[in-house]
Amino acid sequence: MRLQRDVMPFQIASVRKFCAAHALKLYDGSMEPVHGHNWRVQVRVSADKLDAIGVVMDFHELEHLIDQLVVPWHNRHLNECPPFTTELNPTAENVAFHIGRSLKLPSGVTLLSVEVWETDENSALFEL
Ligand SMILES: Nc1nc2c(c(=O)[nH]1)N=C([C@H](O)[C@H](O)COP(=O)(O)OP(=O)(O)OP(=O)(O)O)CN2
Ligand SMILES: [Zn+2]
Repeated sequence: MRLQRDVMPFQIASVRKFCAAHALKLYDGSMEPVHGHNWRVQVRVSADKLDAIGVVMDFHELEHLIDQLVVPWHNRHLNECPPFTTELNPTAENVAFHIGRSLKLPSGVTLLSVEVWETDENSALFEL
């Protein structure tokens, strides 16, 4: 008997990396010193069923969709790149949020989460 699940049975994830500087606006309105990170982004998506060839979506298509967002940030200063110029503070949380809200996934594929590492030790998770 199939268990009642509120999660889709199939998930895939892709990881993309980019290098970028940022500087957070702090609680007192000051800016932290500009510094760089080797950022790591993991996007996890799901589907209720596999497509005609047995995939949720092609890994390379998911990689391409992520790259459309992060490649323009590569070797740049995030504070000079939309949406971090005015709308969002360039925190790891907001990097994950912006990627999550911007991805245009194929029909039948649902975003589960975006996790962003700014260092090997620290990551932020945007999860739906
Ligand atoms: N929840 C979050 N906390 C912090 C973020 C963030 O995006 N989300 N970002 C920062 C700083 O931008 C920075 O990355 C951390 O600076 P620091 O504490 O100096 O750590 P670094 O790895 O850059 O340098 P160290 O070698 O560890 O000193 C802070 N918090
Ligand atoms: Zn930082």
